[in-house]
Amino acid sequence: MGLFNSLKKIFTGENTQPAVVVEVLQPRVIETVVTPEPIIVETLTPRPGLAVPIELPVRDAPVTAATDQEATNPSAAAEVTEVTSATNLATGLTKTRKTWSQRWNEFMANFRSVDEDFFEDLEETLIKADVGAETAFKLTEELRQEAKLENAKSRDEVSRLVVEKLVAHYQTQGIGEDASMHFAPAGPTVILFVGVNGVGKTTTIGKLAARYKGEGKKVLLAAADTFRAGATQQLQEWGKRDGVEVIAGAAKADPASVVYDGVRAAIAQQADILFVDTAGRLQNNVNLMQELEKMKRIISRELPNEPSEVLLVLDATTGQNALQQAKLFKNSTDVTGIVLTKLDGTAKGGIVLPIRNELHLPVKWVGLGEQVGDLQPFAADDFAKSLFGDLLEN
Ligand SMILES: Nc1nc2c(ncn2[C@@H]2O[C@H](COP(=O)(O)OP(=O)(O)OP(=O)(O)O)[C@@H](O)[C@H]2O)c(=O)[nH]1
Repeated sequence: MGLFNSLKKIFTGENTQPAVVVEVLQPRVIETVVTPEPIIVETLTPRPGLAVPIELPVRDAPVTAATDQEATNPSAAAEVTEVTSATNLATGLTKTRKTWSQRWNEFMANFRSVDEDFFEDLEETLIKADVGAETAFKLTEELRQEAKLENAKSRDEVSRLVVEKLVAHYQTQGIGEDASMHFAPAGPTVILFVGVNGVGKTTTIGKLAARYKGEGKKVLLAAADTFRAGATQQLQEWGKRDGVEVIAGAAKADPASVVYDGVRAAIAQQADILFVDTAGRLQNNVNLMQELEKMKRIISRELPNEPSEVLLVLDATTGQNALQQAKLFKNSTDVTGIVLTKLDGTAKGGIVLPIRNELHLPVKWVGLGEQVGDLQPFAADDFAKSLFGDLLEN
């Protein structure tokens, strides 16, 4: 609140905040006998738990930039809800696929014979392709046995064997894990998004809100990242674009209070889904992890019988680092699924395998770009085909 508004509220008696009287202490060296008047300072502490409507200027739209028309005409922005120009998996995975092919062709160009050197080099190539050390070791071991069994000796035979094995691993690992989203038959389902800074939590919420709204569900968003200046505004912009309401708190309000307001609003409005955007947090920050637990307690207290999800958002461009984050988050909170973002901007798409193979966490969604339609439900079979398409054709 600006100084002018603060003074105006004091003079017009609108101020509902309690006033604090601050006594100004005088240093001893001052010899004047004039006793200073006490200064009345308005307390600016926000009341936690109070959801306040926030009027936001439209600026710096994070993803599909709003046009001038949208900025002045909210209904024009709402029309953009329609999920258009979706990047498909094959296009989104272009970089990963090309890098895989290139590495594989380079590797096979040096092929001499199926011996121990070959398997050692293969293991190294797989590690470089982000399948994870544990998985690379396991795959190589299996291939050693299969090459023997099938008596594969020529370059083509071995290449086919390895590629088929890789495809099978990408297709089958994770079976038995539940990659679907769980919704309450009646009443709201709360979906909490967690992850480190900048991984794409807000963007994913914006994309999912549009998708589910398009399917006829009533969606609400809660801006529980009250920590980063601009985070609420970013979600508000998505809310405007998607035509869904955003429940927000005052700056620095307790995030749990925003979650509470969001859940109450979702119940009152008979919403189907409440997406909760949380502040970027490191899994080893004890305070922030406790804050997360508090949010979860509120959700299960207010909606004890409804399913809720905690989706961990990981940035695929960070490769092995993303895997590390997932391990640590999994140890400190109940993650129900993974959203792997920015697959379009990386050659590290192979990371899907160790996430499922070593962590046994289902990848539920993959982010393939910044546009509203650039999000796909993860399907192992399609993923494997998109990833190894070039190699399968050879
Ligand atoms: N290329 C690409 N960019 C993405 C994708 N998802 C998100 N981004 C971009 O990544 C940047 C960060 O996204 P945000 O949604 O703000 O990330 P966040 O996790 O909410 O960030 P914090 O609020 O700081 O924790 C933005 O520029 C997004 O447009 C994706 O799938 N592909």
